[in-house]
Amino acid sequence: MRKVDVSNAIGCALAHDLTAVDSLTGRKYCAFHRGQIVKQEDLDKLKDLGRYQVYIEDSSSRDEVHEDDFAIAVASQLRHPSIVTDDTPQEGRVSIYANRSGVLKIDLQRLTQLHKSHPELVLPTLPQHYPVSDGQRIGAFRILPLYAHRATLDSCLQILAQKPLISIDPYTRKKVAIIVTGTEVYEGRITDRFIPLISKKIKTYDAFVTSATIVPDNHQRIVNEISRAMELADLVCITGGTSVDPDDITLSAITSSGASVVRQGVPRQPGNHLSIAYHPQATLVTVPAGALSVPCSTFDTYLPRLLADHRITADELATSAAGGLCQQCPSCHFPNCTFGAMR
Ligand SMILES: Nc1nc2c(c(=O)[nH]1)N[C@H]1C(S)=C(S)[C@@H](COP(=O)(O)OP(=O)(O)OC[C@H]3O[C@@H](n4cnc5c(N)ncnc54)[C@H](O)[C@@H]3O)O[C@H]1N2
Ligand code: MOO
Repeated sequence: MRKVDVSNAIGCALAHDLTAVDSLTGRKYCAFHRGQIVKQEDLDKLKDLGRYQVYIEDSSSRDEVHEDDFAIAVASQLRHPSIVTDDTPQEGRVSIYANRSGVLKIDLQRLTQLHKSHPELVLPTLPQHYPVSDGQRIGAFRILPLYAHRATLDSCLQILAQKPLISIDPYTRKKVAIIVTGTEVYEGRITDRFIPLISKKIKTYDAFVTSATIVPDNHQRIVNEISRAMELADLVCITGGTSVDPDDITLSAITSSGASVVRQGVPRQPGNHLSIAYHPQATLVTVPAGALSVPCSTFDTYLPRLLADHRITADELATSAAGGLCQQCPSCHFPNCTFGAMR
């Protein structure tokens, strides 16, 4: 690659795409393509774009890799059955798309390593554990300079080769049981609102309800119902009595059923009283009553991950407080918000 005055570029191949911005619409477009031979009549257009000098192709530097070739090499190394990438870069950038719906999984340590080792690389993605749909754009790759050293590409490919950097965990746990606890609901004093709410939320992730029952606040009845539900479902959602009132027995019933509670509650709001428990037969989650009065709560944060069979640990929950406060926007944008991004 060599820098020349535009007047000396006539008959030469441009070494890179030249981007222009339409002054009327503000839209970006590619005014000249890499490899395009510069003609006499292009000179004014190039100067209109503020290009008095351009890079032209030059075979002298064999240890340099063009941004397009770099991006193509990285895209092919990124490949995983759950993602697809652009075949052709646009201005040196390839986009990465989901090839299935599920939960985005990024090897954060290696993504950081990549950017620490090579500041000229740019690979932004959607947040870790974000629920994505088939075809959704989840990341993009480019290098900042027009050319990079071949050694940089080799090192980058080596980091990527170890194991998948970006993949999508599918929703494998599709059978959901709902247990509504509360004597006031069981006796019909109030109408249950949880079964329709949870049924609607799980549909988003192609899951379905295998059983939905209402039981009174009786420890043994709740334990029996949990045992029965675990035979029918992968995920058991339990509502009512999730808090700390004297008659809140849901968590002790979960423990009596043989499941291990990861942590009582989560340091996020709304939905502090969400607790996750694992049993060899099924995953259990309590859905606090606060979920009835807000569009989205901690239940919405963890639901996709539980359906994707993620093992959520106490350590992870303990570090989830920063970003865990919902801003209660007048119109809810979850998961496209600070509360939805931290999961
Ligand atoms: N001393 C404290 N009290 C409370 C705390 C706390 O930390 N300390 N946390 C509050 C928060 S936050 C929440 S959320 C609730 C948790 O409530 P529960 O999930 O235990 O729900 P209940 O106490 O059983 O019911 C509360 C309320 O919601 C109505 N409800 C319950 N289930 C249904 C249903 N299926 N359909 C319609 N309505 C339902 C119920 O009748 C009650 O009115 O605890 C706070 N308290
Ligand atoms: O657990 Mo409550 O749902 O924070 O609102």
